[in-house]
Amino acid sequence: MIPANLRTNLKGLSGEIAVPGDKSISHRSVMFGSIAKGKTVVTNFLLGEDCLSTIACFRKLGVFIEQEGNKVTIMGKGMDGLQEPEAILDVGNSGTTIRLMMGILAGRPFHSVLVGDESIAKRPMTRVTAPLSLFGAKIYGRKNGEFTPLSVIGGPLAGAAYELPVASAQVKSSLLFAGLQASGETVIIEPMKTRDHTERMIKQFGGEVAADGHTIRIKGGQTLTGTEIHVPGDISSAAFFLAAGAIVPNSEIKLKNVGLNPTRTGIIEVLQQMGANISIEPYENGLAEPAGDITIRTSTLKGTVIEGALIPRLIDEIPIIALLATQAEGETVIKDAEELKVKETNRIDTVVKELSKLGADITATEDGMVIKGRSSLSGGTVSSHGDHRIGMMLAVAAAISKGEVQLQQKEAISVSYPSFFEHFESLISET
Ligand SMILES: O=C(O)C1=C[C@@H](OP(=O)(O)O)[C@@H](O)[C@H](O)C1
Ligand SMILES: C=C(OP(=O)(O)O)C(=O)O
Repeated sequence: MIPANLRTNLKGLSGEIAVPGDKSISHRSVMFGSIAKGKTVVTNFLLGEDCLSTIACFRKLGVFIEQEGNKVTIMGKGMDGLQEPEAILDVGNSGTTIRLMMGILAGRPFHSVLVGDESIAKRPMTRVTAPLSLFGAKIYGRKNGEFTPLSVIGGPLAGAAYELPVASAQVKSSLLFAGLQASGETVIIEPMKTRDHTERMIKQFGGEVAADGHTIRIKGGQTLTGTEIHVPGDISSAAFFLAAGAIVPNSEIKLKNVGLNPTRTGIIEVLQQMGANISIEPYENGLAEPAGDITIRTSTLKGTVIEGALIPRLIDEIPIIALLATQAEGETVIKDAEELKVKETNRIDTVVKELSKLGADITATEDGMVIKGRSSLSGGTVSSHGDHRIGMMLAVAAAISKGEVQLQQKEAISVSYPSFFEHFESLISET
């Protein structure tokens, strides 16, 4: 269900939601299930368009994948079981799919071609193609390998040591997939700790990987074995309702089964720093990925500074943090976030442009933004620019706006959260 107009000027949000499965973990479950030997069963898989693109790509590589609702069963035949695709691999809007898949395809003895949508065509790929070339891969693309369409001619790889110039879990993960098939050892050094779902999943599939601070080591020639994966709820999706609960008056929202991997919980720390009324009940289920319930209530917020090592731990939450900052007393400064410029859109520009239309006091900087609060938001016509996270942030902004808000390109939201509007409606108390 996609509403014609967004809900505005809400008087309260209350209730419980189980946000859908984590996007990063869902992608990886299909990838590891496809290169492992035997059956993998994934539950609470995210049926967002990005993860469905990953399933479609691995089916084209000859992997049998059955999907029944949120349950996905993958019949892996090992890395050698992947077959040369007869058609182009289309990753849609998904940067994670294309970058991680390149690490797998780089070591396979066949040719594959990768394309995506208009947004993917603008996103940088040299960050992955350059280190993979050091391992011996042959990858060709537009503008010297920087952009899609990309053509991968896989073959034997040799492990190498590589220091990542940017903090990127996608680049790290791509190199881990290459390292699994390379001869010898691969050593990856990251400038800052990024999400570690790939490392955790290698272990779940019976493989070995060692992390020491910012250095990750993996040996080639490992055989992985199919397993069962239960995907926790996506904290990046929960973030929109955490913000809504904090800024809509008279609200109390409980978010159930949210992933609490410490490499992803920057948003919780920022809410705490801003003075939000938030409580967390972690589960003690011993699963590879920690999870728990989070309750948020309407809060009086104050401005803060977000920078440095915190940035990779909340990179996808910055659009919604910018909205939170418009409702906080004083100034919020977001720095060291240049990476936002190469997401689905340039998220510094799109956040500043769209929130300004609603009356926010927000200015772009070279590496982030400065927001002055509190602003009373008004109505207007805004656009997601085809970026799911911008679309959801604007739907939450509308909830506290006084006038009517029209959102263009709302359909982008189904990239990561197809049931977003249903969940939103279920929280609205009409009194
Ligand atoms: O590895 C992943 O699953 C992701 C890593 C991040 O990208 P970068 O690695 O480009 O920072 C993040 O923005 C993206 O939504 C998902
Ligand atoms: C940046 C994102 O995803 P991807 O890089 O996979 O397109 C995101 O989901 O915010």
